[in-house]
Amino acid sequence: MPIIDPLSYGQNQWHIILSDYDQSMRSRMRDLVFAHSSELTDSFYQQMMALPEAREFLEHQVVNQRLKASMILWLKQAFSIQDTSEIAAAVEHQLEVGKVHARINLPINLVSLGARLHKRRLLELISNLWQTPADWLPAVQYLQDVMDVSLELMSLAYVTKSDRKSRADEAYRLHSLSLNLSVERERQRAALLDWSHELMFALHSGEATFKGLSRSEFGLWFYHQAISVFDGAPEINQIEQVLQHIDLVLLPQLQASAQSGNMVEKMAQLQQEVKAIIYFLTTLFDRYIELEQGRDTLTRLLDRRFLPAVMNREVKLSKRNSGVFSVILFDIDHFKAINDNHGHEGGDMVLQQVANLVAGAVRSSDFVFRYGGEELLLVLVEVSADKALVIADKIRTKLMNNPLKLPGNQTQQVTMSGGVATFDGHPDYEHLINRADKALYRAKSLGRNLCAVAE
Ligand SMILES: Nc1nc2c(ncn2[C@@H]2O[C@H](COP(=O)(O)OP(=O)(O)OP(=O)(O)O)[C@@H](O)[C@H]2O)c(=O)[nH]1
Repeated sequence: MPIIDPLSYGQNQWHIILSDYDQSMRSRMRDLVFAHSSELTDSFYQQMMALPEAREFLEHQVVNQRLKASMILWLKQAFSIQDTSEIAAAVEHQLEVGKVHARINLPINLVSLGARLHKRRLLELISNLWQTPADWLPAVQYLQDVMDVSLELMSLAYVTKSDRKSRADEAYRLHSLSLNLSVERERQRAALLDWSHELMFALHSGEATFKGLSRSEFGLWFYHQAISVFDGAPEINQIEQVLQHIDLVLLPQLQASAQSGNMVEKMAQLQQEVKAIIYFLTTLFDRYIELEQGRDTLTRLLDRRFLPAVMNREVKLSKRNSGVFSVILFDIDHFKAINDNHGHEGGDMVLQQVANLVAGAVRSSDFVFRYGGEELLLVLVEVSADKALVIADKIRTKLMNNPLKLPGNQTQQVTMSGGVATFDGHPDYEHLINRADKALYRAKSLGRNLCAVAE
């Protein structure tokens, strides 16, 4: 972890630059950058888009639209600092850019490459503007210093942010181990057996298509949770191998043998493989002890600090598999009035019951976070926009139809509003949550007790 404070370090560096270079040269450089900032940005964008590694981060429409504007702003700001009073805001902006890069896991080499492309073009422009090397040397040194300090600050913010993020990732992994493992083990064993019974039924009744194991509740849990929770455990690979064998080899064979009416042998093999998964699963769970930590103490929901770990993984999985996932941001309606009428204790009771109801209404592969005081954030893996709205409305209606307990044996109908947003390819997960937040705001302003979808 860096031992320096990025903000004061950055300010010091900028003070040195201002005192080292002559004011009139600095203002000529500012004019030069202002005159060419669009051209510099266009050529940067074009060259970066030629790199597949960079395209992944740049091709989203919103990034495309905003990147150019923010790149122009960044360039102008870096070269327009003429007075010490302008330093603080500029440094904060550079640190902010570094944090965004870290949040979306932008490889640091791409940032350096971007700076190099700008430097190269600016050097050409400098040599055209100043006649002799003696004249343009200070401008070149100034260019070098401005770009280097900006890059340094962005990297400093990046390292600090990534360091926090990897600690949160690790904490999330540890936290996940603290789930009630014996309950989860039984739940997953049951999900696995349910899938195999459904399959047997489908085969016997001559159904033409059936769901593969990786698409079942067990499969979704395995790919979205178990792989990270039990990261590095040998049973994970063993389960995945059997799972893939079932889906890719055994199921097509079973389908073929169903047509010829001779499924006995393949059925027996399937039973054996399901048993093998259960065996690996049991061994896996039994190796981990239950640690009660990492949950929000009031609601027992996931703590918000694990959000970056979960969201970044879902973004990565969706991008890799051209898949999709959705988030729902729920906010209890008129919660302040509940606190006012029934005391904080009453408010807490309501929060706990709402959390239980919501957590019990989603699949084991989904995530439920306590996002704020009376806000819950649901991350629904592999759920598209239309389905997410149906789920959000189902949960909202369930709450509306189940009066909650309050102190003194009272009950009360409680409602909540929801904002639904579906992953649209943007690499920064906060973009998705912001969209859900805006939709929630709309649901509130339309009268509450309803769910709205992000635009
Ligand atoms: N009891 C309790 N109250 C909390 C907790 N966290 C936040 N709150 C309260 O939740 C209330 C939220 O109120 P507002 O943001 O005004 O919203 P609201 O009354 O729910 O109204 P709308 O959201 O507009 O429907 C505040 O009074 C907070 O003090 C908590 O953990 N327990």
